[in-house]
Amino acid sequence: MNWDDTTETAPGDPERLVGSVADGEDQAVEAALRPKDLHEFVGQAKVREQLDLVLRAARTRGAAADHVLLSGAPGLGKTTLSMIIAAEMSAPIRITSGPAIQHAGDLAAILSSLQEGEVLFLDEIHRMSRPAEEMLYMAMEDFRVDVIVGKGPGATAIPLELPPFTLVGATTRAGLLPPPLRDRFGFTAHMEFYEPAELEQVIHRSARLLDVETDAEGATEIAGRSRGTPRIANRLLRRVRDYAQVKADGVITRDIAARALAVYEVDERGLDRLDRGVLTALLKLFGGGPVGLSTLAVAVGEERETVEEVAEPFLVREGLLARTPRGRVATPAAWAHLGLTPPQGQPGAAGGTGQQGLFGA
Ligand SMILES: Nc1ncnc2c1ncn2[C@@H]1O[C@H](COP(=O)(O)OP(=O)(O)OP(=O)(O)O)[C@@H](O)[C@H]1O
Repeated sequence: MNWDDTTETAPGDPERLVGSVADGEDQAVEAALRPKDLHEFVGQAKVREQLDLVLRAARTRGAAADHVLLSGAPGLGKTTLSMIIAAEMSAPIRITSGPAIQHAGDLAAILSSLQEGEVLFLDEIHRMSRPAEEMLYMAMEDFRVDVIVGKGPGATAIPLELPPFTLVGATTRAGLLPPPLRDRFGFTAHMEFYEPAELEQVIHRSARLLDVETDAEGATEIAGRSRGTPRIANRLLRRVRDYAQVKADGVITRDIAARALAVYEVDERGLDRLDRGVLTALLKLFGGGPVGLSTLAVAVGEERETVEEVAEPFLVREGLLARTPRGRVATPAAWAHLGLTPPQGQPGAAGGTGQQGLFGA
């Protein structure tokens, strides 16, 4: 299976400290760290402004808010935002996910038990089954579903009226949604990766809630290694807190954060052991490439899929590695990041232009 460069995670990701999918520990603590309203929600200024308007207008009309589609990588706050939508509308929320709805009947059961104005959060909406998806079209547009009773020629459709509700769909891959489904959302928001300054705010807020003292530089250090993702920022904060409590006086400073994350092999740019292994092999064994994915994977001692799906998306996003028709190629930034000198003829080498054309230099 192919994974999009920036918006999907792969199997194995949750086991990494810098993986963006929630692990068991995340799930246990995330509830306590979730912002409860739009003011507390850090960053995503445009999304917040637009959503604020959508919700205020709905409140003024005394109606359920329009259906909302949230797209973006895991850990950027889609679930959090859906809970905020429900809170701002003073409505209950029901949470489910595309893979949990395999049959149209599963969806009918959920829809028919919704209360008026309730928010239905459907995570991974792109993974819903086809029949359920088709049932959802009518439910979203007309607040009605046809429940099919019986089989074959004797089957009959019984129309079922639904109370007005707000569907909040979340997807890491908006491009995979069929247009008829996409078009039924009144408001679509794309969640971007967070700027380091925004992640610092997330870290300060979480540190307050976890009752751990963090100075400004300590938060900056953690933010820079968090790969633009609040979930990772919160996870790194917890590991740094452990270190600060065991090895120091409990206060998180720049030095403590750097030492703690060195223990966990997360470098100053957020690369972990796997990412650095791939880059190191590419630079040291293959002179920066181009090299085929399979060869690179064998050199690193990992499965091809692990390199392609787990390590490469972030390296590409960071501008450290390029996927070209001739194979994987390191960028000048990769040489600089690992403190290595590119051989003559490589991009970034002193005096040589080499393959700079690959990077549009
Ligand atoms: N803008 C934000 N401000 C503060 N904290 C945030 C923000 N966005 C996310 N978080 C925190 O990051 C964690 C992960 O957020 P959330 O579960 O909402 O992500 P998600 O996009 O739904 O991930 P997934 O796609 O894996 O379900 C939560 O603990 C939440 O508190």
